[in-house]
Amino acid sequence: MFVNAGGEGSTEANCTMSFMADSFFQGGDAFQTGEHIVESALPVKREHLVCKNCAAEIEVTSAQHKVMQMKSTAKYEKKIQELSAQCQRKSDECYQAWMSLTAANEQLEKVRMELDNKLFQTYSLDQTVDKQAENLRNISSKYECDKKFWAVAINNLQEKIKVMKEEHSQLLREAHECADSIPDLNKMVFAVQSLVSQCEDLKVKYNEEHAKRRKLYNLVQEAKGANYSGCTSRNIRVFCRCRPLSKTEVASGHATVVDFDAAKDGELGILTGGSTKKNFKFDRVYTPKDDQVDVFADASPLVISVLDGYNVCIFAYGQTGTGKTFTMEGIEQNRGVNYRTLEELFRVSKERSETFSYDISVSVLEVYNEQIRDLLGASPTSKKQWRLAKTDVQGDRLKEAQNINRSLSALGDVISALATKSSHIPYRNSKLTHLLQDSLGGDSKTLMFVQISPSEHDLSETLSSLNFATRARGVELCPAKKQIDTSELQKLKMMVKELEKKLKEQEQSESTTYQRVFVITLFICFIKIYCLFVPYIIHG
Ligand SMILES: Nc1ncnc2c1ncn2[C@@H]1O[C@H](COP(=O)(O)OP(=O)(O)OP(=O)(O)O)[C@@H](O)[C@H]1O
Repeated sequence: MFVNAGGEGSTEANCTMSFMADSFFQGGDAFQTGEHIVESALPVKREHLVCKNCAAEIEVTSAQHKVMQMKSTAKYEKKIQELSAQCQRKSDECYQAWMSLTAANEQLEKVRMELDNKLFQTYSLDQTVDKQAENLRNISSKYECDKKFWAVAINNLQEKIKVMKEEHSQLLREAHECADSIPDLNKMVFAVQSLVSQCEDLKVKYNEEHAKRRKLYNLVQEAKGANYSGCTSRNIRVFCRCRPLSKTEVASGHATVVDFDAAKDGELGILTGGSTKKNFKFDRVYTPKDDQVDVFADASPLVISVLDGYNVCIFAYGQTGTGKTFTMEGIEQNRGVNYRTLEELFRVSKERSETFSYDISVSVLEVYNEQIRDLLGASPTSKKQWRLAKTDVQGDRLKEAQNINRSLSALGDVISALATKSSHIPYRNSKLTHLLQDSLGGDSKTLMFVQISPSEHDLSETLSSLNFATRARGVELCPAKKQIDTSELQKLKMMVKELEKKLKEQEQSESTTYQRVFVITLFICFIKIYCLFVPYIIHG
């Protein structure tokens, strides 16, 4: 259906056309005119518009159409401008809102941080408050305790004051009574004075008696030492000590060849095969059950001899592994002769300190490869060098063995010469015998420990050691002599003279004490001799 837009004589009353520019659109767009909604029928060549409601075709002129288009364009441009302005405003508002939001956020963050700080402070304060509350509780409980304690103390003091007051009044009463009995008191004073003088007399007598006893005791001790070896014609004492079978030897089933039946009498039997037994006699024979205390009990009189001024030498001799070190040094829990000797020396010298003054010095020497080494005097560096030197020669065992043999051979020669009372004793043939000259020679006391193994596997070495020891035991020397320092003796004589002079000068003096000073320089030398059996020592 065609409608003449805006024209007269429209065919449909309800599709009246009025040109309302607002309602028209160019090609393709829908627009409304009165009751008609028209669509352009583009491509429109004949300028027709279509109503959308009734689909009526409305014909417009191109001028009208242009005007309509321009109006429409202007209207939309205006609207676009308005919308753009509106959009700009909204953007500005948005920006403003965003800015204030950011500021608000910053503010919020600050507030949060402050809040955190406050919370932390509150927490710290809570803790401090808790601690202080705890302290306060402690203080108050301590205070309560103290309060109770002091209350009790005050009560006690009050009780004491009460008792003391009673005692005071009692004493006052007694004082009055005493004042009444002064004559009796005087008598008592005289009696007491006479008792005191009696007591003084007794004290003097007691001191004299005590001094006598001490002197006698010293004489007994001295006699003990002298009996031990000094007054006999034989100076080398020999103690034989046998070690126990080691665990390895027991495990390997080694039999023991030593018979200790007569050990108490100083006798020892060695089973040399079958029923044959060779007997040896020594000054002491120790079984493997005898301990360090037993051994030292027998050796200790020698220590007293040292303090009495004798030269003394104790040495251990035996096959390797037979207990020389064990006897002389011992182990930490069970000390040997060396340590016990020093202990005894200091004990006895302390015991005699009122009578004698001793000056004790100790030397420990080692003889190795014909060189003498002072083990106490050596500096750590030189000790180290010495050890290194010893390990250096480890490859040269032959030299070591030769030197040991030389020492033993020389010792054997010296003992032989002493035994045959030869006019020349070859002490200077080795460092060992040279060193022991004073100890083996004439006026000294010598103790030799011969150490043996009980094992059948060591039989030949055991026999060699025992033969050597028997030979040493047979050596006769002249009686031991005291070594008194003559310069000290002179000093003592001078002191006695001076004292005598003073005594004469002080005629009224009733008693004088003087101290005897007896200085002995003690030389102890413990030497360990390794036994590398040299036939001509034993049999030569
Ligand atoms: N009487 C004893 N009782 C218990 N154990 C002993 C006894 N004698 C020696 N022994 C033990 O036998 C081992 C060897 O002893 P020791 O080292 O004293 O021998 P040694 O003769 O000094 O040896 P070496 O000549 O090789 O130095 C050690 O383990 C020691 O503890």
